[in-house]
Amino acid sequence: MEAVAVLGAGSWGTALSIVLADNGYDVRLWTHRSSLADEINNKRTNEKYLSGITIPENIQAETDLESVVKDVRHVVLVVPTKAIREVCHELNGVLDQTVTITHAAKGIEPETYKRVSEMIREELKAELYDDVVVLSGPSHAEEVSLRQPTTVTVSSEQLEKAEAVQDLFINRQFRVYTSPDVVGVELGGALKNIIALGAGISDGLGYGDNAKAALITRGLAEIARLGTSMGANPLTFSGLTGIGDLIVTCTSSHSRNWRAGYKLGQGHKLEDVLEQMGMVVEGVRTTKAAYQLSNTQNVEMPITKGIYKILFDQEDPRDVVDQLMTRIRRHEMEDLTNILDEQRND
Ligand SMILES: NC(=O)C1=CN([C@@H]2O[C@H](COP(=O)(O)OP(=O)(O)OC[C@H]3O[C@@H](n4cnc5c(N)ncnc54)[C@H](OP(=O)(O)O)[C@@H]3O)[C@@H](O)[C@H]2O)C=CC1
Ligand SMILES: O=C(CO)COP(=O)(O)O
Repeated sequence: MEAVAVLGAGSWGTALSIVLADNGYDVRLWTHRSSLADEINNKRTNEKYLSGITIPENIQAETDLESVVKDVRHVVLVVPTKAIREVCHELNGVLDQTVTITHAAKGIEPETYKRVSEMIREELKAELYDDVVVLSGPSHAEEVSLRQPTTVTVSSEQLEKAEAVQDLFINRQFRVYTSPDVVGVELGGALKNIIALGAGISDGLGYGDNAKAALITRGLAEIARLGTSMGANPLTFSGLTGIGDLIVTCTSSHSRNWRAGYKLGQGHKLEDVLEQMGMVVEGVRTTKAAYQLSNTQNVEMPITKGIYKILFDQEDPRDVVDQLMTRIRRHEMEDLTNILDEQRND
């Protein structure tokens, strides 16, 4: 059977490898840790990142990137956003054929404000890839690896490349849709992590379902405002990669972003929370990026600004909630309709 390379053996890389293995592919799962490769190959487990799951025999973990990507048509990149550029650099040195890159990371880079596909296109030599596809949607690794029903969306510039990746992953438990809106799909996936931190903080403070619903809905409003101002289709934010992912991340204790927020709401320090987590909490860096971006794009993002102040200015979460609740009175949809009107008039 065809080999597929999956780079990154954390929670999501391992879960996506299981989907591919279930679909009959020979999965070469790259990790930079030889101890983890040994555990996966010998014990068929990945206890740190996906506890309690048996890893199928047609997943082979390896530490040698060159042999992992040799002769494959598809490379699936599932390292955290922070590691994307570094892994692309390494790929430049070992790939010698053209591949389709699929990435499943959810973040925006602070300072450059780049989405993950933009970072990949900047770093990888142009002759080494024919397209960059993003895979995103409401999909906790813990549930995917138990083969529980899950839906995601893949998006790329060329529809046929998204469809090829749809073919690769789709099965009875893992339903894959396509979308042409790369910007909207990537921004929805990245920005929901900020709101998930907020939902966790709200729960940690002891607030209830009304506050959670408010965060999800007003969070979506500011995600849609920023996304639309950057060229996304506003309808994308009412799909799987927008509201879908926002719901799953804000309401599930599987979410590392929600869990980190919960601890912050209970009064723990950010550095302690991140150290204890031992897994990536993408929303922290993305909050910084989105806060900076909202200033340069001149888009109001009050919740993101509030989370930024809690994370980086040590502001008390209760004071931030108070500031949000006592902002100047607004019309619910005015900002988004203004952006759409401006775009129509351009
Ligand atoms: N977990 C989930 O349910 C989902 C996650 N995602 C997204 O997928 C991406 C990856 O997340 P996830 O798998 O959960 O993260 P984890 O924290 O579970 O795992 C990250 C993995 O990447 C490895 N890694 C980190 N830096 C490098 C590097 N420079 N070179 C090679 N390997 C590296 C880590 O290795 P080490 O052990 O050495 O740290 C670890 O194996 C994130 O952007 C996340 O938002 C998307 C959907 C669902
Ligand atoms: O993106 C996810 C689910 O769709 C996973 O979210 P966390 O990174 O918060 O665990």
